[in-house]
Amino acid sequence: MTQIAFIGGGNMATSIIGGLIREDAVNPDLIHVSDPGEEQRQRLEADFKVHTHAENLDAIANATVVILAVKPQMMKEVLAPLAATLTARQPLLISVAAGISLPTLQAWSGCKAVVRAMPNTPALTGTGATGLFASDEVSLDQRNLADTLIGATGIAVWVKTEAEIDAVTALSGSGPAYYFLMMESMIAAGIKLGLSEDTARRLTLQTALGAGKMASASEVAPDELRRRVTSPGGTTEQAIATFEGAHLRDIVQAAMDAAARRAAELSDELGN
Ligand SMILES: NC(=O)C1=CN([C@@H]2O[C@H](COP(=O)(O)OP(=O)(O)OC[C@H]3O[C@@H](n4cnc5c(N)ncnc54)[C@H](O)[C@@H]3O)[C@@H](O)[C@H]2O)C=CC1
Ligand SMILES: O=C(O)[C@@H]1CCC=N1
Repeated sequence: MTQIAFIGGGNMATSIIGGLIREDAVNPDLIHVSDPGEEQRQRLEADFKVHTHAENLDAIANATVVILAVKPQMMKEVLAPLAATLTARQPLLISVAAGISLPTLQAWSGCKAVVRAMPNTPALTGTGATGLFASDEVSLDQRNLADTLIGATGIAVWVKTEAEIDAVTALSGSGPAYYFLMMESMIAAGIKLGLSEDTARRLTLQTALGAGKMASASEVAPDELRRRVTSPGGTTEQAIATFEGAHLRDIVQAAMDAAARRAAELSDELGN
């Protein structure tokens, strides 16, 4: 059976582990997570019944898949003491870090088979969206394994070039935060319009869920779904005109350009 190690047990690792276990994709007994944070380790053990370790080397000892889930800025120093073991054992390495390229990951780890994955935190609920790109050395079996594992946390999409991972980062990697910001804004506006905080929050969250579910389940494109809410001479029309007048589409483009630029900058800063 495939043993999986997570190096770093923070937000993203927790979301993936939660998704894998929720979907019964992996037996928690086969998951080993290392993190220096004792509280983090206790939480992961309590929530998911996985094995945890303070030492990264202990987590990777028998792993055939190693998932790197530390901050990009930590990656080099995290991999240095693991490189001898990784070079000898050659597990499938999956990095979820923004902005660290495949050649850099290969050089720092000694692993040849490396997959870059750009997931997002809704993986926790099985509704994640992940972009994947593999090094040439990744075998078909390893590719299928990565696809099955990540696919269990939501959708997994293989992109054609590594550069596309930066675009995926700007879109779905960071994307949940854009929707959360919209939710925050709608709750605040609802309160200003006279609703209680509880009512504004519940209606906002259910509306987000409903719109997301409806758009996902429907063959109809989002622009048409929007038009169906927008009665001529009605209320939505006024709100949409306000968004368009403030150039919301340009703002979204600029925001995603900035995120993608930052992913590329991280690559430069961190020695790719
Ligand atoms: N949070 C998100 O929505 C997403 C994050 N990512 C990527 O996931 C990676 C992790 O991000 P988060 O989970 O958000 O950060 P986080 O800060 O929540 O988690 C990082 C974890 O690494 C642990 N850590 C620190 N030093 C360590 C070491 N020497 N060895 C092992 N573990 C160590 C920390 O204690 C922490 O629990 C980043 O590279 C980020 O680019 C990718 C997609 C989405
Ligand atoms: O903000 C970040 O850098 C990470 C990558 C995508 C989402 N969170």
